[in-house]
Parts: sequence; structure tokens; C-alpha cells
Amino acid sequence: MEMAERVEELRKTLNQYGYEYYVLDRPSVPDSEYDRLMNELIQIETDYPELRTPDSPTQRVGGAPLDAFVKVTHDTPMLSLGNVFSKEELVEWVERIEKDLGYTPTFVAELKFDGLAVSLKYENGRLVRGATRGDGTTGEDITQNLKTIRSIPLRLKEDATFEVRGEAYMPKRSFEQLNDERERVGEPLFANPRNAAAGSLRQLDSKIAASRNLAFFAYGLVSQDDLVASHDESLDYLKRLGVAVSGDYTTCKTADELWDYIETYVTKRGELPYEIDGIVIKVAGYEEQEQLGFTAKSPRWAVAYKFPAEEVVT
Ligand SMILES: NC(=O)c1cc2c(N)ncc(C(N)=O)c2s1
Repeated sequence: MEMAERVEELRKTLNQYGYEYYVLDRPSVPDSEYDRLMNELIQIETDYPELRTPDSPTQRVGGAPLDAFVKVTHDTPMLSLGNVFSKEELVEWVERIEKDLGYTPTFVAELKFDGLAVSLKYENGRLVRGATRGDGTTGEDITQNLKTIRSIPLRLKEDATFEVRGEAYMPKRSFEQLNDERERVGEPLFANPRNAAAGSLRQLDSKIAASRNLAFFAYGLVSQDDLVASHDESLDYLKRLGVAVSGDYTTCKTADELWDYIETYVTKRGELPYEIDGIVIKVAGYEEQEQLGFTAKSPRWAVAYKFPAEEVVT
């Protein structure tokens, strides 16, 4: 077989196995099979460097450490969310939406992941840039570090061009293991998984980020084309293309349904393998989102219900 064909075949297979293992958490082959194919690809790319491309699964852990992060400007600002802290405030928010629209829209309720907001730009199906939110307009290019996150695909299942917004986070187990290790060697501990994730993605040496077992969930699609008509459809679209999307979201028609979902997670959050600090509620339809628009710093069509600070069990 032609080397270039074999390389393409290995990449497709390794991307699919990586997706099953890191995104679906349902590997279809033993690790030894994955490693065997990865070693074959590494060997071919070593013998034929001209066949190596940035989106190859061998390129996850980048080259030399950077001297500094390059600043990037977000084409579409990464806004913060307004907050509500009670059922009353949530009902007020829903009533304002009903008044503005003249009817009750469909809402999507999702988990609010407690990590670091990031932007991923894909061009023709390839990850070309990863950046922090920064101040919402200007962030930092951390592509090398985000490429080390196994649940972030370097190549989509279709050659689409769009931007994904999501949260890079450290699962609770990774956080505990990291702090156990730091305690063992006398290094300062991280206060929580969010700080640990942020600290890991601020590393100029991507080998350190790669060692921190970070993960990612997408929660927003920014695209020039009218790929989909609503937020819940955008989540299904991203899932289909191999992007990690949490399955824990639901559509709701009333404030009561939204509150039921919130109450479920007030108790259930302790069992999740990652930290959440609230529930994000969005108007599902893009037309309604367009109609509702934005305040100076937040969308009018979305709000975060923040969980009460957990009593520290002394
Ligand atoms: N700042 C924002 O717009 C968001 C921030 C977050 C977050 N930290 N986690 C989840 C979502 C979500 N499910 O939409 C959002 S949206």
C-alpha cells in the first residue's frame, strides 16, 4: 500500500478509537491495539517527515515550550452570563422573556461546568486555533495546550468550518491525583479543579498540560452559515462531528420544568465526575435569541442559575 494512503487510514482509525475512548468513554479496542497503530504512524511519520501534518494524532503533545502566549482577538466576543440565585429570580427572568417575545419560547437547560472557557476554531474540519476567553474580546492563543486534551478532536468527522465555545476542565479524580502527587513532593496544592485547569492551560510547556488529564465539553457553536436553527440542534450537530458535548441537557417549556431540572442537580452534582457551579438556561431558538439580543456584557436570552456556595463540612 502507498505510504500516504496507509497514513490516512491510520489517522482515521486512531481518530475513531480516540473518539470512542475519550469522548464516548466506550473503547471498542484494547489499549494495546491503539498503541500498536499509533506506534506504526509515529514510525512512518519519522521515516517520511513530509507526511506529518499538524492534525495528525501524533501531534497532540506539541514541540518546544513557548516563550509567551500570543494574544488573539475573538471575532465574536465571549460574553459572561447574567446570574440568578433563586427560583423567584428565575421566574422573573422567564417572565421578562415572555413579555419581550409575546409568548413562552422553548428553553434549553444545561450544566454549568466549573473550568476555563475556551474557543476552538476549526477550518475544513481541522483544529486551527484554541484560545482562552481572556476579557471576552482579547484572549491568549493556547492551541498547543488545548491540543493535548484527548476529548478535543484535531480532525472533525466532516470538513466543516466554525468556532466552538466550551469549557476545559479537570475531572475530580484527576484533581485529587494531582494534589496527592503535589503533596507527596511538597508542592503547593491547587484549591479546586477550576484553578488546577486554569493553571495547567497557562503552562508554556505543553508537556505539562498534557500530563494534567484535562477534558472538554462544548456548549456553543459560532458559525457564519445557517448550519442549524436552534441551540439544541447545534449540540446534536457538534456531537455528530465528534465534538464532546455533555448529554446532561434538556429542553423545557416552563419555569417550573427549569426549576425541576435545577433541583435535580442540586443533589446530583456531588455524583458527577466533574465540578459544576450552576445550571445555564438559554432560549433555544436562534431567531428568538436574535430578537432578544444582548446587554452591554451579557446575552438577554441566557442566564446562569448559581448553586448556593456549598457549606464547607468542617
Ligand atoms: N459564559 C458563558 O456564556 C457560558 C459559560 C458556561 C459554562 N461555564 N458551562 C456551561 C455553559 C453552557 N452549558 O452553556 C456555559 S455558557
